[in-house]
Amino acid sequence: MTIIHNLGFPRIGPKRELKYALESFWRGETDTETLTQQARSRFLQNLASQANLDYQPVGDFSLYDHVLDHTLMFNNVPSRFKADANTPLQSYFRMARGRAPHDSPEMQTTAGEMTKWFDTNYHYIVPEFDRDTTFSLNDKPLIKQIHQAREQAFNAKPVLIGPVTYLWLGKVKDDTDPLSLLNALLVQYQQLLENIARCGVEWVQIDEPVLATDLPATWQNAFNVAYQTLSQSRVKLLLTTYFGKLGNNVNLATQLPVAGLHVDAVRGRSDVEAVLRQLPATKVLSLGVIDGRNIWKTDLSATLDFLEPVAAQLNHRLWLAPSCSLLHVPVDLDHETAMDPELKSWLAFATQKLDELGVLSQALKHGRASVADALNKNQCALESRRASDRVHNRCVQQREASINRKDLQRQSEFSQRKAIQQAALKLPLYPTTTIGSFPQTSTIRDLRRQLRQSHIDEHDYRQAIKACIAECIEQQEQLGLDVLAHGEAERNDMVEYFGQLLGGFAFTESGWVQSYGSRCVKPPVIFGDVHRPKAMTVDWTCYAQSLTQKPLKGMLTGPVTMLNWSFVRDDQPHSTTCRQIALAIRDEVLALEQAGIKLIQIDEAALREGLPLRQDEWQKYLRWSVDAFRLAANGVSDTTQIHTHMCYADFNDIIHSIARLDADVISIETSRSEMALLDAFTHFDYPNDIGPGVYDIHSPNIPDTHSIVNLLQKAAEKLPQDQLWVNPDCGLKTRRWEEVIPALKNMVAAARQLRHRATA
Ligand SMILES: Nc1nc2c(c(=O)[nH]1)N[C@@H](CNc1ccc(C(=O)N[C@@H](CCC(=O)N[C@@H](CCC(=O)N[C@@H](CCC(=O)O)C(=O)O)C(=O)O)C(=O)O)cc1)CN2
Ligand code: MET
Ligand SMILES: [Zn+2]
Repeated sequence: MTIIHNLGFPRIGPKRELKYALESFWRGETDTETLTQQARSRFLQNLASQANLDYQPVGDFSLYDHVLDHTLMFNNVPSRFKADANTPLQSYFRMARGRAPHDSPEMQTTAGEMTKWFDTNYHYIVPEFDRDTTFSLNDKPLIKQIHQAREQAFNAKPVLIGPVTYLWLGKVKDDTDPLSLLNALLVQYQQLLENIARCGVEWVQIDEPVLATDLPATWQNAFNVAYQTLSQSRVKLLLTTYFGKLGNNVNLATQLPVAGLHVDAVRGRSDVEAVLRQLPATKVLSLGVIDGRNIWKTDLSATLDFLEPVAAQLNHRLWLAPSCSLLHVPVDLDHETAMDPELKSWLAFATQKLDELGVLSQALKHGRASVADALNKNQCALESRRASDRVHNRCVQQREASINRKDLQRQSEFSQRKAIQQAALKLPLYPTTTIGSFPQTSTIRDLRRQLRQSHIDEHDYRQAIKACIAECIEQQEQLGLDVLAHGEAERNDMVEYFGQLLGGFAFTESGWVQSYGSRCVKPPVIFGDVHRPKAMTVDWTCYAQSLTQKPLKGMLTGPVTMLNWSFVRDDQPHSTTCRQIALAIRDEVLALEQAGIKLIQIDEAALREGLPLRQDEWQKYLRWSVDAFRLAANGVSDTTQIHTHMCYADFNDIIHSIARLDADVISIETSRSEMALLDAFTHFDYPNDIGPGVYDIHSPNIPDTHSIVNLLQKAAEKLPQDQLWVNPDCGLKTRRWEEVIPALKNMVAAARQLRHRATA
């Protein structure tokens, strides 16, 4: 008997129900009661979608972020959030977003830092530790969910982030060693497990994805300490790892005193043999054989070829699951009514992946013949994908094969380019600019909805968007920004927009995946060789430039980001796909230059997060990804200024590669971390220009001039001022104009103060 289970389900809902519930609450339109009720209903429906499993995960659902939930569960609330009389929900949203509904404008707090969850496009709120950190237990919300699930006859398997991973993910605010907090934290986990046991629960999934990373010896040892302690608990622990192979942690992971181990058998397939060899005969092994990070159908027959001998060896000790939480894929393919049926037949979203698990377990229990139909259909779909001529494009393949080193090289080195560009652009010291997008107003989204529903035609749509662009230019002129952007009004998303215009990409109608909080993206699907049938941004950009004397940046998404934020084909190396995208972007860059655009920004927001979790794979990745950027960017002449932008990146590890991008200007996120991220650039003597973000755009708070001046002064202590640009952390699309105008006003005023001081 093979148990099937799931590690986590997309929480936002197939129609983003949770998003709408949250945003109404934040706007003050609904009360706590309503939000709580809406959340419960979503939670129970998510469980119902997993009814075919032997165990359903509980604790993966969250109003904002499951890491933040743990921070509250252990009462690890930073002191700046403790000042006011709070309801729990108010502190929760203050920690997440810097403010809660009905907070007065003076009640601004710096939200918790947000960063990427391993190598995914999901963001978590970073736990904070310092020498005053203490923990206590506040597990009522989780216990309540367990009861709710069990009352509805679900077989609840609570999901916890393990203590070692929780400490690893946090940020220490002073010189405290996070591992010095382990014992105190373990006391709370012990009590938590006891409280869970009292609910009648048998298994607890305890996630320790850091086991898929390079762990220093002290942290490996922390695992021994932690699980010796937790093994005294009455519940069975399923130690769960994902996002990669265990590698040198196989021994550690198999020997810890727990009842079961889950491994990622997609990315970590090569480990499974060693795991099988080393796993004590008492333990359950859960194999994550369905890819939780991509949307292709599983090859069920090949998976059974792999599983049948394992099942013979392990019998009832074999469990099956997706490789990781399904948080990272859309909910249900059945909502795709407009998608080409052939392409659709190749795909599986969360719901379909759980069905695949059902087929596998059935085949292991009762033989392949018992699911012959399903296996047959699966083989036909895979065969149609392999043979499809929409996947392969000879021209693209030939062009990709003939790329040479010179294509990656700018004409002159940076110092020469800088002089040439400065002579042409005549920008002041501390030039001000933005990262590109301006508020995506309901007017803009309404226009796209009307176009989609054929209430307006393409021509009317374009006219209306042009009016938005004109307004955006007018605003920037009034604010006195030095380098303008067209504002990206015509884009639903920086990746999806290009995905819709490029060949080899498909897009979905409702394939939403949570990015952070209530914000979602619809990652496009790269299924075939990538090409660019026609110019994608030239008309919009030239129109915007025609409205102003100020220089305007063309705005493109880079090849690595297009790749990392899409669902990618698994039938050729990522590097090949990335080069194909780079060639398409290169053509767009050259078309913009040809059309007279003097500055072109190529965003590579996802370059850092795509870094493999294992250091021995970094160099290879960095080589092809940086080369792809260079291929996209470096066909231009010296006079064209190439900008790039990255958010949430720790640059220390990869500063050499950032330099190798050789972008004339890079803008980065730094405001929540108080410019600490600049240290990498200082230590390395990074030569090119840098715009450290001075306005945290993920918070509705408006930074005042004084605080921006402070940040800029800090930056100027770390870097020569003639290298510095002044800009927000990231694009402004999620903000409202009422927030953006005063914030940018303050930003421009701050830049002017520094300029004034520099010349005084
Ligand atoms: N792909 C990607 N990854 C990224 C980022 C990014 O920008 N893109 N940025 C970082 C994360 N930041 C993010 C910031 C904002 C949003 C965001 O605003 N998402 C929007 C959706 C954007 C979108 O597709 N908008 C559509 C509208 C989709 C929509 O809501 N349609 C409604 C109707 C329109 C309406 O009235 O709102 C519907 O279909 O029901 C459009 O503009 O056309 C949202 O959650 O609401 C997402 C991620 C890192 N990862
Ligand atoms: N140009 C993009 C914007 O301003 C870059 C965003 S990076 C997530 O929205
Ligand atoms: Zn950004």
